[in-house]
Amino acid sequence: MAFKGSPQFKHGQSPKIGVLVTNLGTPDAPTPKALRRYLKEFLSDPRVVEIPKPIWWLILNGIILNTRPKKSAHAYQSVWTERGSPLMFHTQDQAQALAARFAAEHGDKVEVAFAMRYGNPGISDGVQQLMDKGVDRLLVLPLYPQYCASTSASTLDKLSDDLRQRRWLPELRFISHYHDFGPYIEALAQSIEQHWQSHGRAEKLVLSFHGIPKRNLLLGDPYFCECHKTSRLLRERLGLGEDEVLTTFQSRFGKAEWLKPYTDATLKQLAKDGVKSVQLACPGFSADCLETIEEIGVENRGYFLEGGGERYEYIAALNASEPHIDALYQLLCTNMGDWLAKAPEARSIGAARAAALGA
Ligand SMILES: C=CC1=C(C)c2cc3[nH]c(cc4nc(cc5[nH]c(cc1n2)c(C)c5CCC(=O)O)C(CCC(=O)O)=C4C)c(C)c3C=C
Ligand SMILES: [Fe+2]
Ligand SMILES: [Fe+2]
Repeated sequence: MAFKGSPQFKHGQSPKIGVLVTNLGTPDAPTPKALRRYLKEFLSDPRVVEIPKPIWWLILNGIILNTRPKKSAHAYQSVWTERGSPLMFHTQDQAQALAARFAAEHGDKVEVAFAMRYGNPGISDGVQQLMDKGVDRLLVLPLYPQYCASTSASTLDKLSDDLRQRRWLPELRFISHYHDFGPYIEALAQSIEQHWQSHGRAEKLVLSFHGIPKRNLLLGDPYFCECHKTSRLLRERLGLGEDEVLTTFQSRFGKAEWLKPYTDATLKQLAKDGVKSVQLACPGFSADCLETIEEIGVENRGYFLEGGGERYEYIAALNASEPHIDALYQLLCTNMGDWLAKAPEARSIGAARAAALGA
């Protein structure tokens, strides 16, 4: 097999750091055809659906890919914008803002690119873009604050698929999670406080995270615990009592039991219990997307208001807000560590020898 080379490499070039910011990915268009392609890639990933391959192949190709693309296309149409899918343009904006921050503080030492685990631009496109700019140190930041095998590990799988085809590998660092990183908690807290300043408080703050099958937790995935730690740190920072904050799980897929309590069932129950006002935030989503805008912003609002609730507010994801970019910048710098430090001055052998001889 022929490995991909780095023909643009020039001897003597100074070390360059590449930052690859990634997210899940989104369909190219809100159409059944584009959804079919996207869902096929996404749901064929063994990190996402852990059912024996032949059985899952039959269910996926026989049922899901014949029904879900049409239904999901309809949902995506309701959130699609002039700039395309929200997940895409928020990720673009985040990468652009980070690039501007690194350029301002470190000149041309750091290059930033973004990529998606599924769909376009793919992880390989992002890596290639950085390698073409002479990057020899690569720091990968999947924008999932809480580690989960089906998201974080899957990103590393895809990155490895690319790297195993290359001749000259960059030095590599990978940020597996940042669920308890101070500046991230601070950015979340500030976005909630900002919301309170203009809308006042509600009886309950519901922190809704994307769910995963309960079986994954029992098999040792730390995701559930990391979601709860984020919630606790955020609640403490906001000075709220345990009874004022609920941690729930949304976006159930399939028939198996997922992490509980479910967001939709919780909101129905709160309304039934006479709670009149709730505020929702989704700390596990670094960018607004179908799952926040439609599922939390529209679908769950309906459950709460139809059940007798009166005030329902969704607090937007951190997206490319200044505190979020600052948090991500600090996270990246912390993980670059010695890469960012100034390398010792290179001296010619002659000068070094003269110095050693005391000349
Ligand atoms: C934030 C972390 C996420 C985890 C954990 C996660 C697990 C997970 N997801 C599915 C199935 C689907 N997820 C879908 C959309 C979607 N999921 C995440 C994030 C996580 N998923 C995001 C950001 C999005 C939105 C993407 C966008 O384009 O806006 C979808 C597609 C939409 C639909 O058809 O409903 C599916 C399917 C599983 C099975 C899973 C864990 C095992
Ligand atoms: Fe998902
Ligand atoms: Fe959903």
